[in-house]
Amino acid sequence: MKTRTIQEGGTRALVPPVPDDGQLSISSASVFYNPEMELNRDLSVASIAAFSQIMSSRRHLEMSEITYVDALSASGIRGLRIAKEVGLNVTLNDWSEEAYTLIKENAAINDLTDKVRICLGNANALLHKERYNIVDIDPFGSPTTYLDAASSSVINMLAVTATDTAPLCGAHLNSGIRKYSAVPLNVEYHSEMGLRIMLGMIARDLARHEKAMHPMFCHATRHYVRAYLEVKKGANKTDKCLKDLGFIAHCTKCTARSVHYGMAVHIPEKCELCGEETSIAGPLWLGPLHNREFCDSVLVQLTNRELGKKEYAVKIVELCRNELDIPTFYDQHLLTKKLGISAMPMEELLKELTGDGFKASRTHFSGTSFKTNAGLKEILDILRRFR
Ligand SMILES: C[S@@+](CC[C@H](N)C(=O)[O-])C[C@H]1O[C@@H](n2cnc3c(N)ncnc32)[C@H](O)[C@@H]1O
Repeated sequence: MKTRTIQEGGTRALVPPVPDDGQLSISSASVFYNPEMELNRDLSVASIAAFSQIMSSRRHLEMSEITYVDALSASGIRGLRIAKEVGLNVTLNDWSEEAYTLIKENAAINDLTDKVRICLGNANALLHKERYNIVDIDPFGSPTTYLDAASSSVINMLAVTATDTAPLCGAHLNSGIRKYSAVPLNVEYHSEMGLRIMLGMIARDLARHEKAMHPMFCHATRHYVRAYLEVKKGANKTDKCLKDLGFIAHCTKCTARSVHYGMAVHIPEKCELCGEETSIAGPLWLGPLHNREFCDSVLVQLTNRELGKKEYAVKIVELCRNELDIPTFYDQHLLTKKLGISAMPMEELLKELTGDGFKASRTHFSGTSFKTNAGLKEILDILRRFR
C-alpha cells in the first residue's frame, strides 16, 4: 500500500496518501485516516491521560497497569498515541487485514512493538470476550452497533464518537429513530440534541449491564459528537443514572421548551407560553455533560503537551468547563431576528441575565448562543430592553 508519514503529538504514523483526484475520498482509502480528527485525538490523549492519572492516584496503579482498547483502530493512530503519549497498556483492533498490517508497521516505527497488543477481528467479539478499564469506540458514522459489547467490556471509562450527525440531530428523522431508538428534533440546538440523543442511547445500553454513566467531558465539534463517560457498576447506581433520561417538549412556533425527567412522565402537548402544539424529543440524556474538576485536569494535560490542535482544544474544554448544566440553549441571533432588533454583545446579555437573578453562560455548541435558566419570556424582555 502507498503511504505517507504523518506526525500527531509525539507519535508518527504511516497513512494512505491524501486523496488528490477528487474521486478517492478519505473513506474509500484502503485504510482510514482523517487528518481533520487530529483535534478529536488531541482531546482524547488529554482526556484519557487526565482520567488515567486520577485512577492511578486513587488506586495506586502504574499507568501501564491501566488497560485501554481502541476497538476500531484503522491506521492505529489513536491507540498508538495513547500507548506512547499516555503510557497505558493498549490493545488495538481492526477487522481489516490491511489495517492490521499497517498498525503493526506503525507500532514498529514508534518502538511500541513489544508494548501494544494488535488484534485482527470483529470489535464486538473482542469486547464481549474481554474487559478493559477504558474502551474507545471511534467508528464510521454511528457507534450504536458496538454499544452493547462496549458496555459489557468497560470497567471505568467509555469514550465514544458518533459522526452521523444528520440522524442524531433530526435532519434524517427516520434514520435517527432506527439507529438511536429515540426521536430527535431538528431545532436551533440540534448539535446539543444530537449529543444528548447519543448519550441517552449509551445510558440505556450500559443499564442492561447494570452500569451507570457519569459524563466527564462531552462535546459536539464540526461533524461529530464525542463523549468521555466514567462508568460505575451496580443496580442502584444504574437506576439513579436512568432518572436523568427524559424528554424535551419544544414549541416550533415560539421556540419555548420544557424539560421532563423520567421515562414514565406526563409531557404537556401545548406550549405553556403561546398555546401551540409542542413537538417531543426523546428519550434523551438530560443530566450534566461535563464534570468541572475533570475539565480542569484535561486543561492541565493540554497545557503540558505539544499538540497540533492545542489552542482549539483548550478553547473547547474551557467553554465546556464554564457551560451551565442546563439542557438546551437559545440562539441570540434567531431570537433578535424574530423580534426585528439587532443582537447585543454576548457578554452584555449574560450580564443582564445574571443581573436579573438568572444563571447564564456561553456554550461550546455555538458562538451566538447562550444557556440560561430564564424562561423565553424573560429572555425576550431583556432583549427588547436593548433594542
Ligand atoms: C473510522 S475508522 C477508525 C478511525 C480511528 N479510530 C482513528 O482515530 O483514526 C473505523 C475502522 O473500524 C473498522 N471496523 C468497522 N467495523 C468493524 C468491526 N465490526 N470490527 C472491527 N473493525 C471494524 C474499519 O475497518 C475502520 O478501519
